[in-house]
Amino acid sequence: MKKYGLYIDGKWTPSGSRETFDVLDPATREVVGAAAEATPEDVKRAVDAAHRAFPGWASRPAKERSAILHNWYRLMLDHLDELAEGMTREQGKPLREARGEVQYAADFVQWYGEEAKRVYGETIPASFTDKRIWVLRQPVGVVAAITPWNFPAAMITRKIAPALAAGCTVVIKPAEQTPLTACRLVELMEEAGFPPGVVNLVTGSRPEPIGDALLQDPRVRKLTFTGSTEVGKILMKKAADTVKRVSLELGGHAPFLVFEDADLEAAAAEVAASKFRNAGQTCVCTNRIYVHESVAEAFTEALVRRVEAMKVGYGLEEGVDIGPLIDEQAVLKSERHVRDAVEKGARIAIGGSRCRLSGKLEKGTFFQPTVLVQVTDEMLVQREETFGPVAPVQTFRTEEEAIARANNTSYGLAAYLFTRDLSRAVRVMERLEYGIVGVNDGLPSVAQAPFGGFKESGIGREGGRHGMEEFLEAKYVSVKLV
Ligand SMILES: NC(=O)c1ccc[n+]([C@@H]2O[C@H](COP(=O)([O-])OP(=O)(O)OC[C@H]3O[C@@H](n4cnc5c(N)ncnc54)[C@H](O)[C@@H]3O)[C@@H](O)[C@H]2O)c1
Ligand SMILES: O=C[C@H](O)CS(=O)(=O)O
Repeated sequence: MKKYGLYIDGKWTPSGSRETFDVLDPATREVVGAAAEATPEDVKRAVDAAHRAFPGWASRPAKERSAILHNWYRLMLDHLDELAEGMTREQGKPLREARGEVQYAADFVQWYGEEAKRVYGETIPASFTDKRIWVLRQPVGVVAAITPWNFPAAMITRKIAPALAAGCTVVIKPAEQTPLTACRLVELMEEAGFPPGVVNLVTGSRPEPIGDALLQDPRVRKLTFTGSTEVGKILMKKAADTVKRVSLELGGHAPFLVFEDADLEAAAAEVAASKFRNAGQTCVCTNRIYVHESVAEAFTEALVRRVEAMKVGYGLEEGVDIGPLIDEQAVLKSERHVRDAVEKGARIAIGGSRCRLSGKLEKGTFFQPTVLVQVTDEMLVQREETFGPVAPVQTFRTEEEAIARANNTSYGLAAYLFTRDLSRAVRVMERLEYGIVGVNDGLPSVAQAPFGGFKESGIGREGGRHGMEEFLEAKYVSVKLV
């Protein structure tokens, strides 16, 4: 069982309080490791280190920053199996998904290792012959990165790879449920050659005092947060006190529209992939399924067949499709959504209850993959992010109705539509109020594309060219020839 300290100024150190907290396997509730309980004073030490290291890292040749990022990329791939197993033990996702996440996380490091060398400035024609206009692109400074538990590796690299590539220094605060993956990633960063103070890691089971210490420090010039919309709003308000730049990747409530001309088997496959990835615990999971009334029965049968074939169990076991939810609160939320729906008239086509497994898994927080039919908009599952393996199916009659109902939410992260009619695909994807739209594709997320939401799903983009912009300032230089 691994016990980690904090990583500050290039050294692993215990917290000032010497306190630690245990990390539990959600499938067995066994202790799989421990991490340090950072104090506000520890956070200040981390910001001190990042602030001290910033000038040197920012002025380091981009080619050198790129090479160190590439070292980290290679080390992540060399340790892919170990990172994936550790992730399954602390987060619960099936090993196959964990391996996929480590690769996805490494893809961001590779992409931004390349982008580090492409931070271009510009010259602009001046209005006077004795003047010149230059625009420099400079790193924003010390970055605080606060990340969620559902993708313990990718949500870290998707933030700090572009930050480091741009020349920023970082202080990472991972989720209390999954600090061990973050610690292991930082060990590999140390091995990759990141200088002391460039990367700092503070962990804790009580996030608010750590967050407050980061947000109140004027030397932290950027907050990049991934998590719930509720917490994102809190942090955005606190960041305003020192006018920090913010990137917010928040909650989602994705609609999936299945039109009458869709390939129903293919649509069912993409809905299942989108809905049940990480046991429904992703921000871009399908949360609402709207099927044209003429094909609803056939589609639902195809979806139920796929769910019937899913195996619930321990993520390290071969062939498991659905691992545990992160904790008891998550199971209670799925139970609440199913109970509310049934009380308001929905029917359970398959699943609907928590799974009680035996042996070492008897304490695990498992929930059956579930399909609900006869769903209506009044149900909680149609308005709240379930973050669990519950798939509610509704019908629609017209394209207009489908678009209006899909957009009827304060969220705007991901949306999906299935049709073989190109004109319809263009009409609908242009009118969906979402930052990410999958057309016949339930799994759009890749490192080279901009990921982010409209409305209360967030601010800013992560991934691709856009992801670098979040960590760069444009400096306008006016030169008068004298
Ligand atoms: N848009 C995206 O890219 C994306 C990706 C993953 C998860 N999410 C969203 O995140 C949520 C699930 O993740 P979660 O449960 O970890 O979210 P959460 O908001 O509870 O926690 C996210 C992070 O914020 C920290 N935190 C919580 N309260 C804080 C406070 N008061 N001050 C400082 N830090 C605080 C947590 O410790 C954690 O590190 C879902 O809503 C999901 O949609 C969004
Ligand atoms: O849950 C949030 C992640 O951003 C999902 S994805 O792996 O990027 O699609």
